[in-house]
Amino acid sequence: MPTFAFDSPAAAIAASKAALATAGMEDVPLSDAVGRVLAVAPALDRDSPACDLSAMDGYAVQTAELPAGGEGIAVIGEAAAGFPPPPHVAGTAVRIFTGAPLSGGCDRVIRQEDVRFEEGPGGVDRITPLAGWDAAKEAGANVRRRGENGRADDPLAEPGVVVTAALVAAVAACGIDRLTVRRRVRVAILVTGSEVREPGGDPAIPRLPPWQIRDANGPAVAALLGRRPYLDVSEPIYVGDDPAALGRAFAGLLDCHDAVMTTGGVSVGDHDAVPDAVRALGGTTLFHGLPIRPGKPVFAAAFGTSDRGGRLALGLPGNPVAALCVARRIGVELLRHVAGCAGEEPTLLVDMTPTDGRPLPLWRFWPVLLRTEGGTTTAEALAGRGASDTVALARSDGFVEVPLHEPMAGRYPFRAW
Ligand SMILES: Nc1nc2c(c(=O)[nH]1)N[C@H]1C(S)=C(S)[C@@H](COP(=O)(O)OP(=O)(O)OC[C@H]3O[C@@H](n4cnc5c(N)ncnc54)[C@H](O)[C@@H]3O)O[C@H]1N2
Ligand code: MOO
Repeated sequence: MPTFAFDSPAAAIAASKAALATAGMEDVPLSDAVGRVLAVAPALDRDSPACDLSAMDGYAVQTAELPAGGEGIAVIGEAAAGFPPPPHVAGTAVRIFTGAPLSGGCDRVIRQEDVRFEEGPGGVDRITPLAGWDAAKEAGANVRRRGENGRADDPLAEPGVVVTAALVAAVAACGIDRLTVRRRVRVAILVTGSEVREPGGDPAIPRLPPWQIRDANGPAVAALLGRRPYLDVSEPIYVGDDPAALGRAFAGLLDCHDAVMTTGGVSVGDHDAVPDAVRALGGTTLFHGLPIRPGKPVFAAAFGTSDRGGRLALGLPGNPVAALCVARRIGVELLRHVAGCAGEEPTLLVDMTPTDGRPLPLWRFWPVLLRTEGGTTTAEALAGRGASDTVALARSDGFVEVPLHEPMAGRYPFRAW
């Protein structure tokens, strides 16, 4: 039974974060901010709303002045959205529209469908609340009170959140057109393996010999990371299995990236040169091997320290299912940390259908297909031939994480690709 430096993916992630530096800050226009990590909390520029506003089309009144016996109320003046309100005359109503400011002294709005309206004699219109209209309702009905959403200088979000369209709505409403976010984390992908051909193919090799394969990992990892706007992912680089070429390429990438992800070359074979190459360049091993399947040979190291530019080397295993699962489970979480994110990417708990897998002393990443029927979502466990089966992988939406020794069916966290 091999021993591992950490007994779970979560423990390995938590310990490794401490070695990594957080990206610096930059200001970006609001239009470029979605998906980036907030570095400085934007705040309300004034009370929200800035004055009492009507939430309905109707008539603004003062509760204490309402006639007791259901008599009519004279309508004096009109309040429209975007304009200052007319002065309130005691005992009368003001015609008002949704979003318009309440006249001083008015404290509630009667909806127009709750009154009978009469064009008044002498040009003064009157409204009479309809039977059933609840005159006893507390003051404030149908009014958005000044500051009820928040007060001037209240923060709108905490640093470390990923900017969403919802946050854009709130900051745009404050007249903010730029946000201070974390600089995008620069990630390089280095693909090893002399059997691996880069996409597009070499025109000098018209047909791929059967002992060579096309690269699945570089494009897959780039696609996985590339859809996260807080990351800036470079095109994969190919180095074969030559340790000297690997070392040179790695050193070049490390110079201009916050993280280098390699694929292949991390297990115990004679050509598995990644850990030695990384250590020779000064990387400090964080872990080599974790109790996970697929992905057991995963390797991680740090260059520098958290307060001195600590950069990440993550050696993903060569088998494509392993590479993608480890990139998602461990790579994304470590890169989120470098990007300044406050926590893990949210996961959902889903019910996974039974598999033919036995409980093992390993954490299992099991590719699944989500199905929603009758309002219930189930994760269908995909039967595959293991860590190299890209055909089964192709049908999956993501994977569930089954803790070690647990049965291979049940409710587990799901992570999308
Ligand atoms: N004696 C042992 N052998 C292996 C062990 C072990 O513990 N003892 N672990 C196995 C496990 S688990 C995995 S996963 C693999 C990982 O090994 P490497 O990271 O060193 O990967 P490679 O040997 O380079 O490749 C493994 C496999 O994946 C194919 N591959 C590699 N790169 C790509 C790519 N870019 N696109 C598509 N496929 C790729 C490669 O051809 C191999 O078939 O090691 C086991 N061995
Ligand atoms: O655990 Mo290795 O990751 O597939 O086959």
